[in-house]
Amino acid sequence: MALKLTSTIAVCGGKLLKLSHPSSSTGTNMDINLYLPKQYYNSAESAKLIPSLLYLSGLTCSPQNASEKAFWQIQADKYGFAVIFPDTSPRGEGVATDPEGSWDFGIGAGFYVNATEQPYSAHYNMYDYVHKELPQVLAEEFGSKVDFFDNISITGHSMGGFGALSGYLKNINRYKSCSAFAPIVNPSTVPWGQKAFKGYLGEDKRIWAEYDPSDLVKTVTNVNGDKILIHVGTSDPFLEKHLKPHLIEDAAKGTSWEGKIEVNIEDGFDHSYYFISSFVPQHAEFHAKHLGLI
Ligand SMILES: N[C@@H](CCC(=O)N[C@@H](CS)C(=O)NCC(=O)O)C(=O)O
Repeated sequence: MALKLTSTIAVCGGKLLKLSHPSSSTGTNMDINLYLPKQYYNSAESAKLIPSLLYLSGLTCSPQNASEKAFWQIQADKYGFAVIFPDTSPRGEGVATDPEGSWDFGIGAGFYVNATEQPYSAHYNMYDYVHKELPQVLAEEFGSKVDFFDNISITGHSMGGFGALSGYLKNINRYKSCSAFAPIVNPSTVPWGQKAFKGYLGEDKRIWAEYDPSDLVKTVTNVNGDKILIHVGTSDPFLEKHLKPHLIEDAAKGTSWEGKIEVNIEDGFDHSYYFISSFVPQHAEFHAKHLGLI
């Protein structure tokens, strides 16, 4: 198999698998954590496929951060979905990173786009990786029991919240639901996003708009009346400069997304996994409904 299993860890009623594989999208080895809930181990081969949730992490993260600190596993067992935790960028020898060594660009900060600019275009194809290659690679090994294509939802944090919103809107018939924790909702207008988009995509703002959720809500139609669920904390140090969640609500005005983007501003919460783990149960319930589990 393309996937190498490096460890299996018992968590709650299921198992967290640490996997690695050579990626054709990034040209590097990519690590993945996959949580298989208790239903995976109890269900027969012929039973209904277990749905999945794709969790995209934020700046500086590897697959470990959310696996260890978001407490998705409890919710995954409660409802019966698998959780996929991919890496946030390519890594390893020959992978270019931020020229100034900053943590908001380059390694650990791939922004889930396909880079067009040198030297990043050689490896930074995280859009193709998470939305195309990853489900295929996982399905080759686990597809007889887990659904990675048709009954899948998407969520993420910060840069990964942007990745979730962008990936959902760009593939509007693909994901059953989308939510985000402290997302960068309008990367084209804030420093983290502008740095990443300029570095990975160049100066052409039309290409930026193809990834920017606050542009996509204007061009992608919400046919089913689906909602997007967002939580952000008032004590998030990145709220005013990089996240600005009202921008996507403003952008949605007069579109099919107006009133469909639920932004919950939570008093006192910060940007950390203390915040994320506090709202994971609400997001899990939201996705479980859309995945047909409740
Ligand atoms: N000081 C933070 C700044 C970056 C940051 O807050 N990253 C968020 C995502 S934007 C994160 O999830 N960090 C890892 C963690 O909290 O485990 C760090 O280096 O981790």
